[in-house]
Amino acid sequence: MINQHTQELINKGEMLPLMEDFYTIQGEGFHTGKAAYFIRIGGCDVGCHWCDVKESWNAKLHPPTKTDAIVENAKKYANTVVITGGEPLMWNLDYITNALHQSNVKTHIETSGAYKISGKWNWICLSPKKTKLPLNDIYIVANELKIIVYNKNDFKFAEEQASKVSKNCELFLQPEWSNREKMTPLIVDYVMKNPNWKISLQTHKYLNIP
Ligand SMILES: C[S@@+](CC[C@H](N)C(=O)[O-])C[C@H]1O[C@@H](n2cnc3c(N)ncnc32)[C@H](O)[C@@H]1O
Ligand SMILES: Nc1nc2[nH]cc(C(=O)O)c2c(=O)[nH]1
Ligand code: SF4
Ligand SMILES: [Mg+2]
Repeated sequence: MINQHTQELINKGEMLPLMEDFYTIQGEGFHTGKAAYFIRIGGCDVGCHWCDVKESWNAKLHPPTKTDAIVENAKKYANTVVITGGEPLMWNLDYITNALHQSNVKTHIETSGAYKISGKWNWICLSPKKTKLPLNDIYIVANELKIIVYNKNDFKFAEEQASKVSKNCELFLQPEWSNREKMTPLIVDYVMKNPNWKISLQTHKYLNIP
C-alpha cells in the first residue's frame, strides 16, 4: 500500500511509478532514428490485446520514484526524452516536463490520448485505440498520428481519426508487430494510393535494441 505522503507526491507528479528508463534510438514514427532517453511509466487500462508491454499495465508493480532523480539521470544521456508507458497521461506530467525543460531537454510523449493531457510538450505522438478513444482536446495539439494496423478495418479507423487532427499533423500507419507479414504489404499499397500517409516500422525490433 502507498502511504498518504507518497500519494500526495504522485498527485503532484513529484513521484511517478517508473517501470524502466533507457537510452536508445526512437524506433517509430516521425523521429525514427533519433537518439533519445526513454522513460516508461507504469499503469494502463486501455487493454490493447496486442500490446507489446503488457508488463506495464499494473501500476502497483512499478515503484513510485522521485521525478527529480529520473530527470537528473535522463539529462546525462540525451537532449531529447520520450515519455511512454503504460499510458503516461494517467499521471500528472506537469512537474517532469517543467524539470526537463529547465535542463534544456526536449519532451516527447507517446500516448493513446485516453486521459486528460498534462505537461508541456515539444512533440506529441497520438496513437488512438478503439477500446478507449482519445479525449477531444488532444487531437488539435497532436504533432503525429500513429495508427496501429492489426487488420483491414484499421484503415477505416485511421481515416476517421485523421479527420480529427490538425492539418499539420503527420500521419503514420504502423503494422502491428505479430501481424506484420500480413499487414505490411497492405500498408505499402495504401500509402502509395494515399500519399498523405507514411509507413512507420518498429525499427528498434529489427535492430534488436530496446
Ligand atoms: C506501448 S505504447 C505506450 C504509450 C501509449 N500507451 C500508447 O499506446 O500510445 C507505445 C507505442 O507502441 C505501439 N504499440 C504497442 N504495441 C504494439 C504492437 N504490438 N505493434 C505495433 N505497435 C505497437 C502503441 O500504439 C504506441 O504507439
Ligand atoms: N526504440 C524504441 N522506440 C520506441 N518508440 C516508441 C516506443 C514505446 O514503447 O513507446 C519505443 C520503444 O519501446 N523503443
Ligand atoms: S494503450 Fe499503449 S500501453 Fe496501453 S495497452 Fe494499448 S499499446 Fe499498451
Ligand atoms: Mg515499445
